[in-house]
Amino acid sequence: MRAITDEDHRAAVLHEVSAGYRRNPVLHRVTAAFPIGARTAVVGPNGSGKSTLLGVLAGVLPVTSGSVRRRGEVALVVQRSAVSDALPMTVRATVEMGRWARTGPWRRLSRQDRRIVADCLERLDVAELADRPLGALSGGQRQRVLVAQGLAQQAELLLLDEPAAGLDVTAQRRITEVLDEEKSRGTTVVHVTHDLAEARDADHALLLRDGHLHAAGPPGRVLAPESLRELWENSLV
Ligand SMILES: Nc1ncnc2c1ncn2[C@@H]1O[C@H](COP(=O)(O)OP(=O)(O)OP(=O)(O)O)[C@@H](O)[C@H]1O
Repeated sequence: MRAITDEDHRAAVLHEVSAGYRRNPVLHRVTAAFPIGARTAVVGPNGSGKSTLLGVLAGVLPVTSGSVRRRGEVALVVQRSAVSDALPMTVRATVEMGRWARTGPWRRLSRQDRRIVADCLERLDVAELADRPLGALSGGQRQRVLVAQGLAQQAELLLLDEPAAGLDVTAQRRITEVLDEEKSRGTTVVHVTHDLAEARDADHALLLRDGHLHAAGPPGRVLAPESLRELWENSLV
């Protein structure tokens, strides 16, 4: 029998990671672990490096030093502002793209792929919009389509950059429910959020400040009022 080690409880680990953009170092020696089958909220002021951390975790942004270890497939749901309005695709086609990693080079969808896509459209309450062009949707509707595309990938590690930003209260609640449903299926969920109530409801929290990891652990402790007051004293939220 294989010994159970601490590593078995982690879906991903960043070790002393520094990363950024040309002439713009953002993350500084960040060490963090992401518990498997749990929801981790990444919180911090604007510009503190949350999206950069997600990019590193997804493997789309290289590190300048340190290491990233991940197990399994990863799906990244970017902010809707990162997606062009001009994409000539329907909502259904956008979510179908989420299956491409599984369908092979010809991208022919099986009946099961179609069922998964239909299920993801339903879960995000965008099934009725399926034949509309993505560019013709409201910002909040488009945001939900991007989350549906992320779910359709059925990855072990689901990363989302402010998935509930700009959504109405009902849609926000739905996103949180969907993330917890994914978690109960064993998916490791990591999401960036500015909503402290949503973050406090997570299993684990990371607090970033100026590209450094300010705190990590149970949300009740990491997001305690005194910790936040100290962090936001000199920052704009
Ligand atoms: N593509 C890029 N090229 C150069 N600099 C970038 C790029 N993307 C982000 N930055 C810079 O990196 C820093 C961290 O940005 P990042 O988007 O990771 O922060 P964030 O915590 O997600 O912010 P927000 O809460 O505003 O979304 C910022 O100073 C930003 O200007």
